[in-house]
Amino acid sequence: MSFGSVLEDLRHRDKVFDFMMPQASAQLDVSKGYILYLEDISVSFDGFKAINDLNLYIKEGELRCIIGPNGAGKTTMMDIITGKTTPDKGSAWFGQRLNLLNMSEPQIAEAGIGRKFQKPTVFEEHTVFDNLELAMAGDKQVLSLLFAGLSGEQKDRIDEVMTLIGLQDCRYERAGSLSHGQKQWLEIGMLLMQNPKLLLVDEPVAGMTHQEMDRTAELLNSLAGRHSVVVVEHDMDFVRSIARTVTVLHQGSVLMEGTMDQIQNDAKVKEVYLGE
Ligand SMILES: Nc1ncnc2c1ncn2[C@@H]1O[C@H](COP(=O)(O)OP(=O)(O)OP(=O)(O)O)[C@@H](O)[C@H]1O
Repeated sequence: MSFGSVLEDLRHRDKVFDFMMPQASAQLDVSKGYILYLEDISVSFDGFKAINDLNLYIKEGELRCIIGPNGAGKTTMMDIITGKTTPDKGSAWFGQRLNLLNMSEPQIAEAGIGRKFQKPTVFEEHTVFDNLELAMAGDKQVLSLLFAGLSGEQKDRIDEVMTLIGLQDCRYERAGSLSHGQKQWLEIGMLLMQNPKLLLVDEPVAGMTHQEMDRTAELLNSLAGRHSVVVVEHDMDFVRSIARTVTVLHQGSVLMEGTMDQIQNDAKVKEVYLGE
C-alpha cells in the first residue's frame, strides 16, 4: 500500500475515519449476560412516532434477526443504538455500565459497537489485505503503520479475519474486482478488525446469489458467540437459515419475538406483516 494512495483515499473518503476507531473499551460489563438493553424508547419525527415504547434486549453472543415491514423503525432503532439519533425518551445501555444516550457516535464505536450498512464501502483501489490493514489502524496509528510496517501479531490477525470471511485466496486482489458478495464479506472483515462486541448488520444479503447467501449465513453464524450480532433483513429464507430468535417490529414497537416457526404461524404477524 503506498503512502500517496492512502492519503488520496483519506482525502476523498470520510468513511475511513469510521474504520479507525480504537478497540473495544474495557468498561463493557456483560456480567448479567446481556449486551444491549433498550427500554421504553420513543422518538418522533415531525410528530410521527417512528419508535414507540420500544423494548429490546440482546444477550451476549446471540445472533438476533430483526424483521418488519417498510417504515417499522428498524433503521431508526439502529441509529439510536449507534448514537446517530437521540430518542425523546427511554434508556439505552451497552452492558450494565455504558449509557449509550450519554455517548457520542465515535465513543459508541470505540466502546465496541460496529455497524455495517447495506451498501459495501470498501476501498476499491486497494487490495483485500490493505483494506483489512487500514481497518485495523487506529486514527493515530495509520501513519506509523505505513512507515513501520505490521507486527507479526497484526499480520496474523489480518490472516485470521481473511480466512474467517473466506477471502484468503484473494488477498492481493483489488477490492474493486471482487463480487458483490465478496465485498460485503470484506466489509464485515473490516468491522471485525476493530474487534467489536456488538455488530449491527443491515440487509447483508440484498443482491447476493444463493451461494453467497449460504456463505453469509455461515459467516454470521460463526461470529455469534464471540460477538453479539443483530441483523436487519427482509429475506425470510435467509432469516430462517440463521436466526434462533426473530424480533418483529411494527409501528416502532416489538410486535412479537420468537422462533421463525412461531412468528410465521402467529395471527398478528400474518395480519400486519405478511398481509394475510
Ligand atoms: N429523519 C427522519 N425524518 C422524518 N421521518 C423519518 C426520519 N427517519 C425515519 N423517518 C420515518 O420513520 C419511520 C421509520 O423509518 P425507518 O427507516 O426506521 O423504518 P425501517 O423499518 O428501517 O424501514 P425500511 O425497511 O423501509 O428500511 C418511517 O415512516 C420513516 O419515514
